Amino acid sequence: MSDTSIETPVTILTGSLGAGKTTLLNRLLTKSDDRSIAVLVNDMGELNVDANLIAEQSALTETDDAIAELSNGCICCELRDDLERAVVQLAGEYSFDHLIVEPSGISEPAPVARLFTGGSSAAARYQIDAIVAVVDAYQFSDIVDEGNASDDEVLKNTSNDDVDNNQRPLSSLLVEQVEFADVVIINKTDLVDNEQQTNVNEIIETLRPDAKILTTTYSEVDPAIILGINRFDPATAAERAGWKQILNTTHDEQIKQSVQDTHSQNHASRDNHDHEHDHSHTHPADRYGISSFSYERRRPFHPSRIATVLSNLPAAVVRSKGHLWVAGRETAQLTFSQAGPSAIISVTGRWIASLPEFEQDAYRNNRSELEFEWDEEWGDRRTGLVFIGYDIDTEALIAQLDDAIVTDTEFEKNNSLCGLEQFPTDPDGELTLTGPTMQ
Ligand SMILES: Nc1nc2c(ncn2[C@@H]2O[C@H](COP(=O)(O)OP(=O)(O)OP(=O)(O)O)[C@@H](O)[C@H]2O)c(=O)[nH]1
Repeated sequence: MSDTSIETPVTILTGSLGAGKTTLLNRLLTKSDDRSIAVLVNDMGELNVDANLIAEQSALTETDDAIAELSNGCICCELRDDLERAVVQLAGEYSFDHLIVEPSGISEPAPVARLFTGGSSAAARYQIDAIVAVVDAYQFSDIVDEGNASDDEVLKNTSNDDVDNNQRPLSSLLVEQVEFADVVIINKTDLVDNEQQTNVNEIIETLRPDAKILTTTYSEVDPAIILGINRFDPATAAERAGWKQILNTTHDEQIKQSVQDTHSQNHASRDNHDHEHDHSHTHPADRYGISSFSYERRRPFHPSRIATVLSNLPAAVVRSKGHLWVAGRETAQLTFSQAGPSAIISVTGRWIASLPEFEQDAYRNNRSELEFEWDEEWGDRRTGLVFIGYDIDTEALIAQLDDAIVTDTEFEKNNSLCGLEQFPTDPDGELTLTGPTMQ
């Protein structure tokens, strides 16, 4: 029986189907002589191939490692309770130094990580050591390859963030796995040439700036480099993606600027307001050929014009994400997320300004930066998007986005509740991305 007063480190191993996770697991099991490892694998298929392979390997090497399986479901959604039960049971029945959880290739890492960080019984016994993402270099380079529209693309519009994983575009899942990882193992490098390899490395460094990045064939890593490294920080987990860091930096700069404005000239005139707070912040051609910039506006987009722009982003844009303020949707905060050829718009929350007054106060008191972000008329409604890619023609893209913003005439013509409810919406009241591909 294990000592429940000590939290056992957990590694969450993510990566797409066939990236090399099982190969890595086998390596960790056979090469970690100094620590006993328990493994929990989750396979969506009927045959739990991973568990079989690992079990075989363990038998061959006569290890004492404990292996548990959860089949026919995804542990980041319908099997979450099962996952919690299984890890608690493992801790009760076996003594081991480290747990590795391998969610199915289509699981999102964040919900799995939350299980170990909340007030759950799993959180009481375990502490996340690191989130490790195994990337298939060939598959990843295919996704970020200019002009390549892969078969997996799904343009989808959801009314909440509970996206059906079975229909999730592969590219966005891969990118989000990287964005959430502490360690990224770029595997199968034997299948790419030098140029592709450099591109994949660069883009991964931009998507997730502070991750430890390793390049491998056949997932050949020293276990000591990825186990027991204590790299996961729950406090910053939601903020570490490259796009979020860029957006936050821009926000901080704007808030600083806003404070200076307030001190130097009291209040800006209403006419100048939009311009004062509109920033297109270009980050210097950061490293190599990768560029990134954020686009912030405090005027809404016209729904069909912005749908057209976002459906036809230049191929140079590898990743873009952020919030959208769209005319006709005064309540919904929309999130746009694009990775390679796939794009999705979903409703991920409400603008605070659309809540009853007393609820607004509660939010505003909790978030000091809102004092500076708050617009007298529109509250927190704003657009904040980040674009990451290779040599993006920033000026041209900003011009296209600006053309999609409602014009003064449109704005005045529809000036009733928030000025904008007259703007057309589709029958479901949702914004639809038009256009078949992201070219
Ligand atoms: N060429 C090449 N093949 C590799 C490499 N790493 C793993 N493979 C092979 O790729 C296939 C898939 O590897 P796995 O380790 O099973 O991948 P996985 O991520 O566990 O796959 P799923 O369980 O389907 O999610 C196997 O046939 C491996 O032998 C590599 O670096 N280069």
